[in-house]
Amino acid sequence: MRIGIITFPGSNGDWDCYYALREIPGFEPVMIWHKEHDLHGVSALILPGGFAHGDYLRAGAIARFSPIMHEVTRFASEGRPVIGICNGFQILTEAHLLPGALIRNKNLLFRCSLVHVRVKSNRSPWLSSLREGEVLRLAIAHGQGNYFADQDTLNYLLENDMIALQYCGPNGEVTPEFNHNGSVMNIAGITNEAGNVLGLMPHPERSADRLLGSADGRRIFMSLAVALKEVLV
Ligand SMILES: NC(=O)CC[C@H](N)C(=O)O
Repeated sequence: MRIGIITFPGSNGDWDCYYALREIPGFEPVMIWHKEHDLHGVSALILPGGFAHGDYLRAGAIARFSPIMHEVTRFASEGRPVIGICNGFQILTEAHLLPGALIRNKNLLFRCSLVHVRVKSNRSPWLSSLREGEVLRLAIAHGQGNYFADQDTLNYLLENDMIALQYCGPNGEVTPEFNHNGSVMNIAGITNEAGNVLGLMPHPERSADRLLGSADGRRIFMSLAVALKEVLV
């Protein structure tokens, strides 16, 4: 099964995704340049992390106009799985495929560490093998990961079970102490209303091997593998 990884000018997580996906049984990663219009028959799409166009104007603000975004939008509207990791999440919000915005971290520091996140909703195919309430340990590395949504948007997220992941402590405590960037409600990841599009600031591909300090990220890619097989049989 082909999984597409889109490279923008300034992506730096694309090859990390490639190596993580190669370890998932049945997955064949396919690199796609942002100027292409062909998705090469992939079953799912990854918008990886990095600094597309140097984060100029705002992270993701230029990348949302890349030619491939026409195809990403169509693919997402067909209900097919799309994940935006870190800069990919920023691009998906700028493209309005996900609500809200990612602004400068509250303390203005670039945050780079292993953190805990709690699964609040597992509705997405990317999280469907995880239990709600489960705690994962994943890497973060960002300066603009402060998720902001106004009260109406927050209500919309809550009413439709679109909050996927929240920063938490090792025992799943969702408290201000473990909010690494100032995100509303400790939000680390959200889905669209249908659940097929997931955006998250942590990097599953950089936490997909015990040598990296955690293999929990691999479970996100394995969830997708299981979900896609269920669709195919
Ligand atoms: N690793 C990433 O994708 C994060 C970079 C991102 N553009 C930022 O907020 O700093």
